[in-house]
Amino acid sequence: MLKVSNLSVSYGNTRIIRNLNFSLGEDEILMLVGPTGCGKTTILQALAGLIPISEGQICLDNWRATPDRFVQPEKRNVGMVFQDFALFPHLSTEQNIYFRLKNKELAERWIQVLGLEELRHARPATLSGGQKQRVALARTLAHNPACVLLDEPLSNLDAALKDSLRWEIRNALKEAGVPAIWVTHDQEEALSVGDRIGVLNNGVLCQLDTPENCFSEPASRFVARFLGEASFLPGRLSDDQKTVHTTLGEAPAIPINDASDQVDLLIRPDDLSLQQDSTGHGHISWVRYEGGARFYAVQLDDDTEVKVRVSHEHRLEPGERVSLSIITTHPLAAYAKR
Ligand SMILES: Nc1ncnc2c1ncn2[C@@H]1O[C@H](COP(=O)(O)OP(=O)(O)OP(=O)(O)O)[C@@H](O)[C@H]1O
Repeated sequence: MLKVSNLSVSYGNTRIIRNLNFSLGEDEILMLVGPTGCGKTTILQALAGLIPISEGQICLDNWRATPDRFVQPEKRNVGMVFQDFALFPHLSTEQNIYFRLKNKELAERWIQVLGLEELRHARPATLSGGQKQRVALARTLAHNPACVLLDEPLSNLDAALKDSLRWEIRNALKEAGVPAIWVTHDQEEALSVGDRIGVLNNGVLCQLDTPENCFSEPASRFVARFLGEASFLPGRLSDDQKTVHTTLGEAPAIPINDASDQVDLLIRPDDLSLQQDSTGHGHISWVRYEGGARFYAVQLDDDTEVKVRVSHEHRLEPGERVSLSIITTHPLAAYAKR
């Protein structure tokens, strides 16, 4: 099991990671997300032993690293997968996977599982991006790592390939039965592939929870905005704290961090329905056509802006007046009004 306690990491006098705590189950996949520069790669590097830590400790199976007790990267049994694949260009698929490997049996298993048999003698230059990343993953897993760290493994691939490869990688990690930390900039990838999501901001873990909880009960407005489109609708929380009354109707609510009385309700674009209505709640500010859907920004008469996603068949123009209603039946997060 991987256990990180009170971990802090600094570059010179600048603290990059502050007081990080988490542990990962046997085959758990943690998706690490956060704005650029918030410290995601720094965490991976600290876990892999590529940079020293300034406080706290990291424990994995049979080693424990602290600021005073550095454990060399080669003693950690941590596998890394990078966005640029990091394959040796002069070696074939098989030679890349066999590199520095004592037991070739495990390599053969991953060559089969990841569908690399026919590419065994190909050089990286002749492989597609997706194939290269499968080779890199096979090479990592062939070493039987105790933990795998993936730093944006799909960011150099096109959208169609990303979608299938993310599932291949997830399945391979589950089959290997290792804990993994996967850094991504893709919200959809984080929500669909992870067992849990860690949302990092400025070196601090703001929320560590299941994808569902991070999305529907974000610990803060920052997390709400980071994991998808978020509008905040003013309302009043009932005395029993279970319902919020708004200009668009009432909705079941979950108060976040002791919110009470005057609140802002988190509205996702699919929580609302929209209809043309000359006496409605506001007007359309802009619209984006998305193929299967249309995405509208609606300016309410109290100046609040809410975003709504509806079927592409629902065609309205900027300036048209509309009414909105809350159609969700699940509770919506309510934050204390600022
Ligand atoms: N070797 C270094 N020396 C000094 N500062 C560094 C070094 N490497 C990274 N940093 C700083 O540490 C902070 C965190 O960087 P890091 O690469 O971990 O962020 P990240 O969340 O992975 O960003 P991105 O999403 O853009 O990849 C940044 O402010 C960066 O400038």
